[in-house]
Amino acid sequence: MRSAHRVETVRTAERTLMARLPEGALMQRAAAGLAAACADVLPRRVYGSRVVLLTGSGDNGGDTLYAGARLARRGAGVTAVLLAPDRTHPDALRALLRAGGTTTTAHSATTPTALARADLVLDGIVGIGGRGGLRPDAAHLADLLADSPATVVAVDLPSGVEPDTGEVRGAAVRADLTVTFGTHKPGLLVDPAREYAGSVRLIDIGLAETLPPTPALESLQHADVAALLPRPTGESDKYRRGVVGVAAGSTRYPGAAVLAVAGALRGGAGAVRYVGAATEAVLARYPETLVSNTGPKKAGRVQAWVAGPGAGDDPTPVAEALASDVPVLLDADGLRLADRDTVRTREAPTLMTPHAGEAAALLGVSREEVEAARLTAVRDLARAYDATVLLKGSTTLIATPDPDTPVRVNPTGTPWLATAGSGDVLSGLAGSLLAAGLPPLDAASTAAYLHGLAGRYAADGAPTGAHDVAEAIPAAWRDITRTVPYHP
Ligand SMILES: NC(=O)C1=CN([C@@H]2O[C@H](COP(=O)(O)OP(=O)(O)OC[C@H]3O[C@@H](n4cnc5c(N)ncnc54)[C@H](OP(=O)(O)O)[C@@H]3O)[C@@H](O)[C@H]2O)[C@@H](O)CC1
Ligand SMILES: Nc1ncnc2c1ncn2[C@@H]1O[C@H](COP(=O)(O)OP(=O)(O)O)[C@@H](O)[C@H]1O
Ligand SMILES: [K+]
Repeated sequence: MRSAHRVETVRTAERTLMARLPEGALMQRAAAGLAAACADVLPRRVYGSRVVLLTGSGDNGGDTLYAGARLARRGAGVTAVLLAPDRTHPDALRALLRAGGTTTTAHSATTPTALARADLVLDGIVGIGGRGGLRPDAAHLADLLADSPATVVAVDLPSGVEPDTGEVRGAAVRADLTVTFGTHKPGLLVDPAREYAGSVRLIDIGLAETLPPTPALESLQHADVAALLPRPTGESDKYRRGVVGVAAGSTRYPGAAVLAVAGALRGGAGAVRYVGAATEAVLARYPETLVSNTGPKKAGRVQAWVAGPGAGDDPTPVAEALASDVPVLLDADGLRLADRDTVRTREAPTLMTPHAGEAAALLGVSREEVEAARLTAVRDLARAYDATVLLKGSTTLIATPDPDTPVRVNPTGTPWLATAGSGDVLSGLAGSLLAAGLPPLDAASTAAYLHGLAGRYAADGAPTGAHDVAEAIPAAWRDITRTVPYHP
């Protein structure tokens, strides 16, 4: 499990840890890890390389200067561009100068050339102390840096991104690598900031000792998903494995039903029951589907419903699914047609899977607002509907209405998934995992993980269709569970 903590939490943990350590020890740990990461990404050896340090007046600048001093001692030519020369971390600056480094300022005539000729630039303008968009001097440096061919390493965070939310409100540094200390910050995992961070390396500075066990965000890894995926035992039969009902598709959109069933068949439920207007299309492709001409109410027992993909304007099937006492996944038209109070007052759980446009419509804001502040949007929606919400898109997030439960971030997504119908596959898959007995948060996050991996396998660097994604789910599943012993 990868986890991220908010700034306030990091500050508290940092204070407690600092009190146990000699002065300056934490910064030295951070700087040592940072310098080692820089040596790794330098295109050639450290000796003789040209390194520029963008240095703000806080401790983020301090880390950067100490790391620069370490690189200078190994023979790099190091220049620090000081944003506030009279307020720069004094000890760290002395260390750099003693190691042979030099300094200049943001508006010096030599700064653009230094950036253009650098092999490596460290962004130490601001870290977790940054608030709001970058100020003009700092934004000027970020602009100059955008034109430099140098490898850019962001220190703790790319300067200009909001650490706690992943919002980017103006100029920000775009890094190839972010070296972060102690724990991930939410912004490093959530778009749009995640895009600015490049790859992320976590340096252990001992902070785990004093951080609280529950993070703000968590990201499942292979082993976590493997432990959650349902697997049949000797006692299993098709009913015990769970039956998932799919109320989807219409005469206009029969394909949505086929794709939702395609996902559902590969999600661990023992049977898929389909109700809707696309019976023929579903049976033609998947003869194993149980079909019924009635609505969800009379369709027979299921352990979870998926309602809405391509379903059209008839509110009845959605209302009937919501009236049941089993978990319901609402997607696409189902999100639009569901009555909010009904969702809020249901006894059984509801899982909603909107993309940014659908989330915006439900929240009464613009799509751009949702995309700029995905974390806020997913939390707001979960609270408003008292439901678990999976917000799809460039970073897929899953939130429950409980503010103390970490929001899950899916790490496997790929933009190749942005293809018509792939959301239908996801809703079938997640519904199937609900029917197999996973709680909504786990069903949603394991489904997103499998779906992202399947998207990667299906695309493999070339465009792919949603049905290919569905067909790649078993390979993704096998890859995840391969390392976990299993003898059915
Ligand atoms: N936590 C840990 O365990 C450890 C933390 N460590 C390190 O400490 C860092 C935090 O240091 P920090 O608290 O000094 O804040 P920091 O990020 O340098 O920012 C403050 C500076 O930014 C400026 N500034 C603010 N907003 C701005 C803007 N929009 N645009 C431009 N400037 C802006 C602000 O200016 P001022 O308001 O003072 O004029 C001030 O100069 C952390 O990220 C990590 O690197 C490690 O050493 C070891 C362990
Ligand atoms: N830029 C992106 N990066 C990663 N995944 C994406 C991106 N854009 C879309 N996706 C994923 O593709 C799927 C599209 O679902 P959706 O928007 O419901 O499409 P449809 O309604 O056509 O099925 C979702 O799983 C979403 O997370
Ligand atoms: K930084």
